[in-house]
Amino acid sequence: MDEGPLKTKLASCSEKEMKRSDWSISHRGGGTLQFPEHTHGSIMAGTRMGAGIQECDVTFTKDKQLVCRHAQCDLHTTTNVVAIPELNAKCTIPFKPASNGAPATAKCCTSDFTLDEIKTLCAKMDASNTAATTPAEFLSGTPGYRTDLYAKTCSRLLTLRDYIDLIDGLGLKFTAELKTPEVPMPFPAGSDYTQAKFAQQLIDEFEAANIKPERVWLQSFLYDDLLYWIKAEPKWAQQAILLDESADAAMTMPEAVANLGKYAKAGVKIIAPPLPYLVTVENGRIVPSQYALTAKKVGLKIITWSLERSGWLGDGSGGGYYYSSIVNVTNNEGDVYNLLHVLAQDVGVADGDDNVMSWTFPPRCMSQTPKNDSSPRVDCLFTSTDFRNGHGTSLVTTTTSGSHLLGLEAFLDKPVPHAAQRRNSLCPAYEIIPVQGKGKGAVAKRRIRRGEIIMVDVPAVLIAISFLAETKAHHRRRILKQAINQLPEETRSRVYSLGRSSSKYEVDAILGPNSNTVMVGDDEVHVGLFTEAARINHSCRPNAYYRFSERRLTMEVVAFHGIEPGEEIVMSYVPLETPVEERRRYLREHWGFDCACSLCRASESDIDESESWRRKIKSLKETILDARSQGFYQDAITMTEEWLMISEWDRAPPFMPEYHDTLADLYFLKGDMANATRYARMAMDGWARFGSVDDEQLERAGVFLRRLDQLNEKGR
Ligand SMILES: C[S@@+](CC[C@H](N)C(=O)[O-])C[C@H]1O[C@@H](n2cnc3c(N)ncnc32)[C@H](O)[C@@H]1O
Repeated sequence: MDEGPLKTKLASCSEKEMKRSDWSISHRGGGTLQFPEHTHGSIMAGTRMGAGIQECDVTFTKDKQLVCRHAQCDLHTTTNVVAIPELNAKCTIPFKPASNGAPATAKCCTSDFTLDEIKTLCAKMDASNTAATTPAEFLSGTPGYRTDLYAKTCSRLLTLRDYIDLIDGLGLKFTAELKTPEVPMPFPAGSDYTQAKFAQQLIDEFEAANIKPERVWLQSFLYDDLLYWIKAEPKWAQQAILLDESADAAMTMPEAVANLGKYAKAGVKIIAPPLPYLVTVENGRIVPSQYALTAKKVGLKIITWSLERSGWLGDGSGGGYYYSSIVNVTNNEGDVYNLLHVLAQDVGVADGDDNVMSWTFPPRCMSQTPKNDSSPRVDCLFTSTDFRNGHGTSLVTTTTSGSHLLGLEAFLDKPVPHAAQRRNSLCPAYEIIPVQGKGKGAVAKRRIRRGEIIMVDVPAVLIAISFLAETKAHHRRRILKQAINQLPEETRSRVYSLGRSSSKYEVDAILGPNSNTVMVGDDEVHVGLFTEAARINHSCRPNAYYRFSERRLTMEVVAFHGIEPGEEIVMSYVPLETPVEERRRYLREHWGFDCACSLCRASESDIDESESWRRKIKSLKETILDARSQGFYQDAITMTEEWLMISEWDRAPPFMPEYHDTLADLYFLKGDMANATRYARMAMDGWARFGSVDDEQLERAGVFLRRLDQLNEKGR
């Protein structure tokens, strides 16, 4: 690259971690310069290179299924189709060898085959050898600046739905080009599969996969497609892109520029011409072209394509088509950055709208083959440093859970501080200080009332238990270390300052004694590291408990009963009814300490008393469930009331809304609508009063109450 300020600036970043950006849009389905396009491998390569938006070029098969291909009729250069005789025979033009100076030819279209047939093909680098005399020879011809290294094994082609699921799982955004059909529409002639149907089908597939329009940029070269979307699907047209190569003959450029105003008036928001339309050279410098200036003037956003498709820039070719308007100043590989700089700074090429949060770094992914299940899964490390106003979080989980989590309110909202956080910032409820014999702990600074939310925390790291169980130890530790190190400075140092176990591996020593189990998505067990909540020590007579809200990804610590200033805030690491021996063993094995709390140290007779209480509660809960399942509702009600009495006796009452919920359910089953409604109302009030962020319970209680009200109404 030529010496200058841009080179100096770029060199200063050369050792920095690759960050993901919506400004980087991968063309033809991923990192396709060196990978067969529109394959799993090319999408993963694009992901590693930091593409925030990835493309699927959409075309259709003979049975009208949507698949990703850069052109409807490129199967002969992008797959091995001509080498499979029975499929070659179905091509629009089957392979014909070179002879007598005439080049080898073939033309194979997706519309020549059913989806099942297309699924048997292997993708290859886009090329052909026109001197070929055999189909096998025809498959070669990859240019020297590309490679066949990643085409040695068979990569299958992607359907649009495969692509959507993969990109969604990676937490990325989508751009889908409706490829101009190379067969007459409707297809087949006389059918109802019109161009408008094809344009609609594309949107329907995104909708069927529950993808929001804000994450998708539709594209087409056909102005009519844009007009169709604007009219029929205005939400999806908001960021639809009109691809414009109408000025490929120099004389048509004035007309192309003149048309920009018309497009904007019709409701097109984004225009995407090829690179040479946007720049020109003035006094030896690259500057925005008339086309770029006009597009901006009429209010169009600009996107462009094929920055890295031209092969070598310093080989005397001047970069070919994509550099044709700046050929005079294109003579070395670094000129790609000069062009990029002008596009970013002067032309003002747009990026994706950031109204949806995305991962800060390219997800780092690995395939796992579970021991007991034959279908492999992909686990990734996802980090968002923006999460919760810069607290940040790293998730190590499946692509499915990653995408599920990214869609949660926790990630979508501009976070409003929780009421408890606001209250605590005015008048802190606790402080983290050394506590005799336990390292550090949380101690009340003021009076805390029963049911008060004392602490609200979010995970620094959240890890799927399946990842922990099935990944080799050294690999697991490396990924987890990276998960911690990608967090923002402050959160990272809070993680490293947590109390540790005696494990010789730093990551194990931190995670072991400080993480909590939480459920995410489809009951996927995860382990979360909540750096503040991890300061709460264990007691067999707790005054607080944890409550996790998946929707907001928050861990709340709630007061079981009133707590006085100076009192330590403690919770039970084991279910309250666990018998003493089991409890001691569990705390030793899992948490690495000898339980010295009063109940573990108490005299034999005290232990006996407490033991019988715990046993009684345990068996009571089991019997309540049994009685319920066998239809003995009145017995279950009596036992539930007894459960309240005994637990209060031992100063550990059940959480009241939960207790009222249970009674409401039992009375309803018994057919006592008056009591069912009374308890359902109490449960509902309870969930609301405790300022529960666990809206799901509040919501469930509300739905139940409404159902009761409706039944009561009908009964009148
Ligand atoms: C979740 S951390 C609690 C915070 C920890 N004390 C600290 O300094 O960060 C759990 C660890 O705290 C210690 N711990 C918690 N409760 C304890 C107790 N009742 N008695 C002794 N150690 C306890 C144990 O070392 C345990 O592995």
